[in-house]
Amino acid sequence: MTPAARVQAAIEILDSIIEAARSKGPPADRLVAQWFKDHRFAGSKDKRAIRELVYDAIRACGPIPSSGRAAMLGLAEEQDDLRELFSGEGYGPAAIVEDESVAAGGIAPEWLENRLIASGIGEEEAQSLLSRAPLDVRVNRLKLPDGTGEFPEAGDPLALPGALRFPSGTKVTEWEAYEQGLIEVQDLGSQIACSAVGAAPGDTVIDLCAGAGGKTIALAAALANEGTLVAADTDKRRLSQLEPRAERAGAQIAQIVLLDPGSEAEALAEWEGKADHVLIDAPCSGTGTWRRNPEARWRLTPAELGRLAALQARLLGIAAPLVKPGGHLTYVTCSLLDEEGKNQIARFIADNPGWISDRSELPLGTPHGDGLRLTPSTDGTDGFFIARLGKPC
Ligand SMILES: C[S@@+](CC[C@H](N)C(=O)[O-])C[C@H]1O[C@@H](n2cnc3c(N)ncnc32)[C@H](O)[C@@H]1O
Repeated sequence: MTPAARVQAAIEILDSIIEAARSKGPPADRLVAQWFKDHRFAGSKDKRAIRELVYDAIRACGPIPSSGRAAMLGLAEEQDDLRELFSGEGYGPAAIVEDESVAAGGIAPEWLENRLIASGIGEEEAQSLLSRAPLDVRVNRLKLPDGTGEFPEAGDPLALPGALRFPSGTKVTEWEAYEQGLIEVQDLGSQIACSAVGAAPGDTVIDLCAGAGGKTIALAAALANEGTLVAADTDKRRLSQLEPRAERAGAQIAQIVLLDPGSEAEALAEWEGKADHVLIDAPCSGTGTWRRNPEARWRLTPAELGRLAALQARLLGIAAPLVKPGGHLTYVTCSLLDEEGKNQIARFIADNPGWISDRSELPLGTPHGDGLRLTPSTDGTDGFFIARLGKPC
């Protein structure tokens, strides 16, 4: 494909991404993959270039653009050589006409930018949310107890023992070490969230929002497969991915519990007052993961944010009775919005006398309210809010 034809392809894909963002359709990565499937003539270099154009254009537009072409013209404002490809020749995009619609730049839609500012996220931190994420790996101590191993590439050691960083795009999932469960792909921020729980062998731990088990299997490693580990979630499809993943990682102790939305407490009644640790890896807006899903900025609405905040508060209410006196509740969101982090925990502490903030010693993060915040610019991780709360004895 010619460079101009690649631009036109990216514009078509962006059109479908914009439409999907408006109608709650499939995520961008699935739409990109679908386009490649439907256009087999695109070679591997074409695919790489088209994917890059698509994601660069998404990052360049704060609010949702009116069209893929407007998004690409927005990107072209930053890249002169891209403008020159709008020549109308061959399979390339039509020539630019006067007063054509060009998508606005910025970090996010205005309402969302304002919420970030209100949450104390400065310009540099906000910009870093749109940078490219590296690829982090956790060495699985269930299989490599000293946290080290020989891998096809060395990787850079990170602040947490057993955490390694590779350039984005490194195909670690094709390595034998991955097949054998010696390593897991997990952002350093997510690894730090698991470490914040402070689980030790023999403990009873409930992972209340286990999903596909990214944190569950890290917790199994922290427990050295000794103790009780409950992996609960309301999403059957996600939980179904946990079992094979746990098996590959040798995480033998995870007990999977499918919850019914609205009657979660009943399904977990046998653990009431018994857990040393409960982890709530709460469903959230994902503002801290825009490095990976930049089009998520276009999908979030104030109403959806309100729904998530209400669910998070409800999950705190479900989790608290499960914790034994003197035990801990760790609340995590991959969001930097205070309504999903700092404010939730301030309200919980105000409503539950005796509970205190009891932070673990962590290698990264900045205190924020009763918790800790991780950001791409300060910590080199996805954005997270992490709070660890101690229940009165
Ligand atoms: C951030 S994701 C969890 C990711 C997972 N812990 C991991 O590390 O891979 C949030 C999860 O909360 C689950 N969830 C939503 N509502 C829930 C509820 N009422 N009770 C338990 N889990 C819920 C979602 O299905 C989703 O899997």
